Amino acid sequence: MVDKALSGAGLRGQVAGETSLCTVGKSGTGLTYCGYDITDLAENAKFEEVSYLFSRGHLPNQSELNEYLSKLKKLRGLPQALKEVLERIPKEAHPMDVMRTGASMLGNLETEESFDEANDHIDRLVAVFPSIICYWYKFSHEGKRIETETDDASVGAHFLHMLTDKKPNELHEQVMNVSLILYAEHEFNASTFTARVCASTLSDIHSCVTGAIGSLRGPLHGGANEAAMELIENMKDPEDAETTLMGMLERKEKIMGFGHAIYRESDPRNTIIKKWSEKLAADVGDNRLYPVSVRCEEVMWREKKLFCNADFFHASAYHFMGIPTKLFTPIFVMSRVTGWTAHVKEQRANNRIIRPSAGYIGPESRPVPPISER
Ligand SMILES: CC(=O)SCCNC(=O)CCNC(=O)[C@H](O)C(C)(C)COP(=O)(O)OP(=O)(O)OC[C@H]1O[C@@H](n2cnc3c(N)ncnc32)[C@H](O)[C@@H]1OP(=O)(O)O
Ligand SMILES: O=C([O-])CC(=O)C(=O)O
Repeated sequence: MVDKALSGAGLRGQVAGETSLCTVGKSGTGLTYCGYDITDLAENAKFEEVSYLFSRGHLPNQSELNEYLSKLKKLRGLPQALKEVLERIPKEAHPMDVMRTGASMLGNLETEESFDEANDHIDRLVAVFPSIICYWYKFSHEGKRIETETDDASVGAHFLHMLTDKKPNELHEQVMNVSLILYAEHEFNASTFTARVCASTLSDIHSCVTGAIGSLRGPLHGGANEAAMELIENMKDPEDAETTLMGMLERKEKIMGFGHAIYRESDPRNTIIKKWSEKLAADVGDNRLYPVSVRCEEVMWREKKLFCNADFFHASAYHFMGIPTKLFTPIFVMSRVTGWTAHVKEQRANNRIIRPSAGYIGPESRPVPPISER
């Protein structure tokens, strides 16, 4: 029998390395990036400033930011070979698979030859992910080959512009900015840990990001925002939400968008995105999804002391902006690529290959029986 305290299901509570990028659930400050509180950043920064912080190690001054923004703008174009690959991916494909293939194909076309080039590849990935998903989406769903080299000022506006064929309004651009900041980094979560394990073999940055996308795709991690949308969209009103959730809890089903591996009482990102979801609800005149979501939050706390994580109110917020549900998790990638790649660099800077041990629970040693006797 393996010692439970040592093996720790899901490695919960075990320190698996060090980071100077982020604290999660530290008392007093729910979530910080390089010492800056998430609430402060969401109110006072642009996503690109956060992205710069993670790649360069400090918040940019105005001229550094201007230079960075114009660099990102120039990196939005897709190589012809990548467009051809994206055009061959069917409409029915999972958009996270499109992101994974996009990152991997880019690794073939623009390979990281030396770790000194890391920041150039990181900037490219930050700039190009919205182009990858929108190019595929518009081609596969509407038969259009879109221009991805827009002159929008931000990553969020670039994405919404390509998706909706028009420049986003100020509210939508603001919500995208906040959302991208909230999702940017979260310490040793599953996808980031995947990226770090890959980085620890001294692999290239596209492999680290491609692996991380695969880990983020699952419904227990990034995929929860889509699952939350699928849940609330079928709820007619708050009473229906109450009945549905009570039934699900009775049947011991998981409610996506609730609970967390580290936070115990609340996820600081929820308060922020919930406020924006409320604003968007007022903006579109919604009187169903937002009240339904609020009732879900009340029921889960009352019944199980489970709280909304970052994903739950993101579902209604994205929906109110007209974003198709299947594109929710790819937005997470557009943001989290900044955290993943910062961790890759941090791992490389002080590396030892990540290789834990397993407690063996299989059969005792035994001879291989002849095939005729099996
Ligand atoms: C941005 C993000 O990635 S945030 C996470 C997004 N994922 C989700 O929203 C998926 C739904 N939530 C979950 O599956 C879990 O809460 C996780 C994966 C986030 C964390 O998992 P764990 O650390 O194992 O959860 P934890 O140890 O706190 O679970 C305690 C108990 O609450 C239950 N529980 C936890 N979350 C939920 C939920 N969303 N719905 C119902 N029950 C839940 C667990 O089944 C467990 O019950 P048990 O002791 O009877 O087995
Ligand atoms: O930290 C985690 O386990 C999951 C999470 O909230 C994130 O990655 O944003």
